[in-house]
Amino acid sequence: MPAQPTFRVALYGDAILTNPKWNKGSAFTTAERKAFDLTGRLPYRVNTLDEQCDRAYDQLQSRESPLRKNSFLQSLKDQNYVLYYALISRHLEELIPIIYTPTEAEAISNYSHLFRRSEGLYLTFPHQDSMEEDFLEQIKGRDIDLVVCSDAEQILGIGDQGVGGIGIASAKAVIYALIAGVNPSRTLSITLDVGTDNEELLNDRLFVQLVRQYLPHSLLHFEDFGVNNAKRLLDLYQDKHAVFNDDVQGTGAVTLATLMSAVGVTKSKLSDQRIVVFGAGTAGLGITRQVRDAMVTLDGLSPSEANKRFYLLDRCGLVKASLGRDQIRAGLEDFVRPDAEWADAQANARGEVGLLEVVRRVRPTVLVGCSTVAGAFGEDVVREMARGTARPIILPLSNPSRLHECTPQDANDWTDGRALLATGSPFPPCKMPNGKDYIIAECNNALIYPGLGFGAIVSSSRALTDTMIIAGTQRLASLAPALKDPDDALLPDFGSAPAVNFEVAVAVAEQAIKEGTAGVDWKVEEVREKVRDRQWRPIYGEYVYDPQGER
Ligand SMILES: NC(=O)C1=CN([C@@H]2O[C@H](COP(=O)(O)OP(=O)(O)OC[C@H]3O[C@@H](n4cnc5c(N)ncnc54)[C@H](O)[C@@H]3O)[C@@H](O)[C@H]2O)C=CC1
Ligand SMILES: CC(=O)C(=O)O
Ligand SMILES: [Mg+2]
Repeated sequence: MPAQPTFRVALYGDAILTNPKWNKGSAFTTAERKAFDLTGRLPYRVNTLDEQCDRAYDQLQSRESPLRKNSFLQSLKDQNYVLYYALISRHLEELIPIIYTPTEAEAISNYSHLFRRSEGLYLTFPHQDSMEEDFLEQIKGRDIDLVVCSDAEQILGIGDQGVGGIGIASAKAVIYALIAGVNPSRTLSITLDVGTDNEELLNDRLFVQLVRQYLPHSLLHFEDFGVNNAKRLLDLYQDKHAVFNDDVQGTGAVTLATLMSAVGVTKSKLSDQRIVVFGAGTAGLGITRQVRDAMVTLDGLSPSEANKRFYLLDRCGLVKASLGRDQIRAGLEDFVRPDAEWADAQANARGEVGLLEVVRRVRPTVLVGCSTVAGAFGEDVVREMARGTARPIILPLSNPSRLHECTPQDANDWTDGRALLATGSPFPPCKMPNGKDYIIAECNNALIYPGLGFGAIVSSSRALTDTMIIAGTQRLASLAPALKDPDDALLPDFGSAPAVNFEVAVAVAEQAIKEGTAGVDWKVEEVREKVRDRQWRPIYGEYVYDPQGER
């Protein structure tokens, strides 16, 4: 049982009851009620946090649709942080799909209808002159460890959602607190709506300068930026600040861990795989590069040999040399297939080499979907793949659930139960031909980014390097249930995400210390305890009234 912290708090009366960071509702103790002018403002009986969680859970269950549950939880967050996080922590597997994918996508698309109360920081183009002032106002008097920022250009698979982008920044921040123990009051969520083209470039840079100047030790997490901005910002700042692009690096890491687990089951090597990636955008490129780099660093392939293991498809079909320059976006160059290889390929009606033809000729062992094209892995594609390999590894990763390239049950049926599967959003287990259940791993970056980020934060690392990410990824892969039982899931479930991400954070911090990016001088054997000590937990502290205290 972690010790109860003591806080000196300057707010009292309605001001403390309406402040979600400090409010305890009916759990204020009798002594606190006297000290904070609350005796007449609350029902007499003092509740424990457990009692409050039980009551809130009952109230939640009376909301039938996932979206209504999402709204209820959002209101709870607006009222009482500790209760909100404590409740979700007690029902992680059930409630993560409510506050994150798939339900959060629906909440974001309905942002203006559901809007009740603002949260985080809105940096908007019409107010670009006051950007610095608005930023400083939000961080005044606060220690910030983590900035989660979205420009909302490509939210999950649902496209540009404008101001609703605050929803994904906040949801990602919540997951950091729930799964890794990042203190939510030391986190800032931002939505950037900064105009178009050149203005966008200029304002993005201005924004990053503000973070670097005023929060030099924070981790800056980019979420759901469009493909060009995602890469540009990462390339620009990777050596200058601890920046992290979740869709590129987080997705790359969790997919690499999934593949490490899957090749453990098939008793092959990563570098033996032929990998088809359908949807060569932010996530597709992030995955491809991460897995390619692992083939080089872990399996000893040369980079050019490793590049040849990949076949990328986008809107224009297979990415091959004869496509126009405008169709081969920056970053794909390493993976362009030579035309000669496809000279006698069957083009589809649009004159492109399509997925079925690629699968027929390449006989891939791995098929990854990050295209947002629901149903793109049809029966013909999956059966064709299953003809060419004994254990097809199929990862339909597009979110939310309705955009998946195929359902796990279909993939399972069409491969007679031979497929190794993981999906981007949660899915129920498949029924195998032998009647047993096959648990579908959720290959979502939320299974790893909290630990990666927290590892960088606790070690005060000035960067989140590729080697730190690899260390975290290997730790996650080592915890895969399929390593013990090949019929089990390829990744741990979200119920064990906090324990898993603790391990990831430890691995990342250890690596930061080893490679000299850390700002702490801990011995390696101290890291676990230090990480544990820094974890925030949703428990009530004891409050002492102090007019000079915190607000
Ligand atoms: N499971 C996970 O952890 C993650 C899943 N995703 C999901 O992956 C999907 C893509 O996300 P991003 O990469 O951020 O978006 P993006 O827009 O950068 O990439 C999507 C790509 O798919 C391509 N595409 C669209 N229609 C296509 C078609 N008919 N055939 C082939 N390619 C086509 C687009 O041209 C684009 O390059 C989303 O649904 C997102 O939710 C993204 C990040 C993490
Ligand atoms: C999971 C995630 O980051 C996405 O779907 O964009
Ligand atoms: Mg994302």
